[in-house]
Amino acid sequence: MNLKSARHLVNGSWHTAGSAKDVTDPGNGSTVGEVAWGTAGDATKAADAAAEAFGSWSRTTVRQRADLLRTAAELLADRRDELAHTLALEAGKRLPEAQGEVDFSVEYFRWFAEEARRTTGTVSPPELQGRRHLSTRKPIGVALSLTPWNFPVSIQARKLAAMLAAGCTVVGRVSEKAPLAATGLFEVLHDAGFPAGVVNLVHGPSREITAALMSHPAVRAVSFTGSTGVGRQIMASASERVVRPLLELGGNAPFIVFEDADLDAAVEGAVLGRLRNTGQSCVAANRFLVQDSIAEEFAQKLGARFDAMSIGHGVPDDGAPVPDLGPVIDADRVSAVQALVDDAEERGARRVTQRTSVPAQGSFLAPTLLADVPDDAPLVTEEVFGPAAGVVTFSSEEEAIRKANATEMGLAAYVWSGSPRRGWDIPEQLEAGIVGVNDPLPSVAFAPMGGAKQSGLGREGSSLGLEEFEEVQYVAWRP
Ligand SMILES: NC(=O)C1=CN([C@@H]2O[C@H](COP(=O)(O)OP(=O)(O)OC[C@H]3O[C@@H](n4cnc5c(N)ncnc54)[C@H](O)[C@@H]3O)[C@@H](O)[C@H]2O)C=CC1
Ligand SMILES: O=C(O)[C@H](O)CS(=O)(=O)O
Repeated sequence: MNLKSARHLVNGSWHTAGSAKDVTDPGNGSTVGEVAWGTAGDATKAADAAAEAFGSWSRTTVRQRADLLRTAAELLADRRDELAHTLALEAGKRLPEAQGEVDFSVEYFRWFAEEARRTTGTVSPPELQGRRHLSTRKPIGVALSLTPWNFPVSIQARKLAAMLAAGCTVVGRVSEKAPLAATGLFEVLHDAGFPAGVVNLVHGPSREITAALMSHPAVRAVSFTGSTGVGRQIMASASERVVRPLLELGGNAPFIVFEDADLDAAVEGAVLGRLRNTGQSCVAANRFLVQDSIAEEFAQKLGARFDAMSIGHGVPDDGAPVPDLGPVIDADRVSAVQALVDDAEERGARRVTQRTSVPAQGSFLAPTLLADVPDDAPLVTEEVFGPAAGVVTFSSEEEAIRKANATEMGLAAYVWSGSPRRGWDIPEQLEAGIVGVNDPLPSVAFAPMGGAKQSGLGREGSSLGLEEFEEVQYVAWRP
């Protein structure tokens, strides 16, 4: 595999472009590789290839598609360590987390290899003699797979596997901040034997490339993962030609801790929930809502865990242990998170963590926890997308629910309680698409992943993820 150069894949051939951009390692600023920097013309060629291949690919049998997806899963698993190493370098991930992301990607191909064969329809009983009423599910057409930098491989995998299982042909575009391993995923699909034109990938300026793809007459669905702001733009663009928009957008997950929770388990869950991927996850615990009777004990325990974490490059030199926390994606992310922390302190929040030292080189932040955060502080009203969080208190269940829902986002939420009743009652009242009850990492390939409110439209994974790329056709038949 060539994991140093993120090239275009168009109609079964790999291409560079007139120019290229460097891909840098957030942990030390070194160059990891380069990404072809294409144009609208490259995007149109990719969509043309997908359109050309759609006729034959959409008529393959579900067994043929399932077999190819299973081959892709096996090939991806074979290349896991090589892909994960590149992913860790370009995205600033801890190596075990990069390996976990590739493993998770394999699960999506395994899952949709099975789901491909469960595309069923209906036969309705006739109300008039001599009539038959049938419905079947067919691939919607050419689908676009547009993804961010924080989980560049698994977010592509959950889209590509479903699209291909449904019988769609695909054009992908990945964030230029971490394009190398994601391109390696497309190389796996190419090498697995997907026919020319079925899977295409184009790199270049996001607005120009996306505009060219969205305006192509063969494009019928767009699956986008990224910020809510860009998601709104994608949705507006999709309305021009009534393209089906599937949007996995921003989050602001409340991490609610009741006084009847196992406090030590909640603290460990909070470490994972906030700091996985250095906090750069849309489903991350974004704010801590803690019952007032245990709030200070929770904050002190969590703050001590944050201060004790080792920080460093996610792929350490030979023999050195992998640090507990890696860098964030770039200096802009460092500034954005630091600004939220500084603003909260100016509003009267109290710093719980003490450590501020980080490695001198690279885009690092010390994990930071603040207490007594005002309800209107952007640290808790906005998506942090980094290793910082605020603690807000509540007295009653009603207040916890009200504060949890007081955001336009509704992707994930977390409830920590020893009460089975709360474990059932509280999620029912939360405006979130995904709820973890005493579980900080709920994501699996077979569950529906997606958000409520302004966190998105549609679901990925599960059987629902396949239906998003299918059209239902009804046939009224007089045999
Ligand atoms: N709901 C979910 O599953 C996820 C949501 N996200 C959200 O994404 C954000 C972080 O990822 P980013 O890559 O910074 O998001 P982003 O929205 O800036 O970029 C996402 C993708 O869109 C491209 N893009 C940026 N501006 C564009 C435009 N005007 N037109 C077309 N394409 C454009 C980027 O190059 C990238 O490939 C966070 O807000 C996070 O919550 C990230 C991962 C998963
Ligand atoms: O973007 C993300 O944060 C990930 O998609 C979350 S998960 O599905 O890997 O948990």
